Amino acid sequence: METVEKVLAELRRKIDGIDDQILSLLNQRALVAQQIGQAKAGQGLDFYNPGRELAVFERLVAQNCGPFPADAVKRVFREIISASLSLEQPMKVAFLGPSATFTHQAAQKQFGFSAQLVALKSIPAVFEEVRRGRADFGVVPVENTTEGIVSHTLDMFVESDLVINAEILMEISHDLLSVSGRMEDVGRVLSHPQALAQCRHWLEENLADVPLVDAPSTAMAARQASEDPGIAAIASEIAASLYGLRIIKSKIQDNTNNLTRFLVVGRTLSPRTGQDKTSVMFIVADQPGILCRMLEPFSRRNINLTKIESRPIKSKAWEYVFFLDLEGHAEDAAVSEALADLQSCCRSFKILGSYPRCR
Ligand SMILES: O=C(O)C(=O)C[C@]1(C(=O)O)C=C[C@@H](O)C=C1
Repeated sequence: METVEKVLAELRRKIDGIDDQILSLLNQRALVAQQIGQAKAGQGLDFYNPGRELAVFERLVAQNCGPFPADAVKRVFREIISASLSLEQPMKVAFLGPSATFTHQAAQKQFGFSAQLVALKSIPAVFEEVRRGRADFGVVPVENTTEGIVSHTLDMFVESDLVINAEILMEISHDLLSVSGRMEDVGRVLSHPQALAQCRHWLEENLADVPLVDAPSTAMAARQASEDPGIAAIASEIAASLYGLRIIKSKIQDNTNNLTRFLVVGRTLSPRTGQDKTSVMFIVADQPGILCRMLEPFSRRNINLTKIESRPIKSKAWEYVFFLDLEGHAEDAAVSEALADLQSCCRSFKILGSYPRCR
C-alpha cells in the first residue's frame, strides 16, 4: 500500500503543474491587457472600464461549475483585473478615510490590491483630489439601508463637475476583534457609537457584563484593541488585517440586511454597458403640478426610477434640488427622450453620470 507521503507528493506534483499553467496563462492575459491599454491610449479612451469588469465577473461566475466557490472566482479575478489595469495605467484612488473604514473596504473591493488607495479626511477632500487630477477616481458613501442618505455626498454634486462612474454595494458586516481572538479575554468593547448600536442585541446576549466604550471610528477602536489585549473592537475585516487582530466572532450586527451604497466619482462619463443606471440632479420651477410633470416622462416610457431625494438649496430658503436615479443609460433612446422632457420643465438640470448597475 502507498504511504500517505507518496500520495501527497504525487498530488502536489499535479498542483505544481497546474500552477505553472495558471501562471503562464496569467502572463498571456497580462500581455493582452497591455495591448488593450495601448489601443485605448491611442484613442484617448479611459483605461478603467467598470462595465467590462462586471461583465467579466458575471460571465465567469455563470459558467463556473465548481468546486471552486463562486465568491472566490470573483475575488481572484478582481485581483487579476486589478493587476492587469495597473499594467495599462497605475490607478490612484482617493477614498473617505481613515484607513480600515468601510469606505476603504469598498474601494478595495472595487479596485483590488494593485491600485494605490489614498485615505482623505473628508468627502470634499476626495472630490477635490479627483478634480485636480491628483487621483484618478474617488470613493465616497452615498446611502445606507439603516441610516439613509449621506447628504454631504449629494451636496458635493451641486458644486462639483465630477461624474459618477460606478456604484459599489457592500454588506456592512461588523466583526468582534482582539489580539488573542478569545471571548474570555474581553474586558471592554470599543467602537463607533453607530456600530455599537447596530450590534446591541448580540452584545446583550453574549457580553452583557462588559462595558461598552465609544470610539471616534471603528478603525480607531481596532487600533486601540491592537495595543491592549483586554480590549475588543467592533470593526471591519480590513481593520483586522491592518491592525493584526483576530476575529472573535464575525457578522455580529443585529440586522443582517445592513447595506451601504458607495459611488466611484471621476472626471469623464462612462460608456453604455446595456445594464446601466443614470443619476440626474435638477431644480424645477415652483408651479402647481410640477412634481407630477417631472415624473410623468419616465412612467410614460416605462422607465424604472430607483431613487428620488431632495436637498435644500443653501442659498434659497424652501427651495430644493432633486436627485433622481433611474434604470438605463443616458444614451438609451427612451432615457434620452425622457430626460429631455424632464429638462424642459427644469430651471437647472445636470446628468451626474450613467454607470453599470450593481446587483
Ligand atoms: O477590457 C478592457 O477594457 C481592459 O482594459 C481589460 C480589463 C481586464 O483586465 O479584463 C482591465 C481593466 C478594465 O477596467 C477592464 C478590463
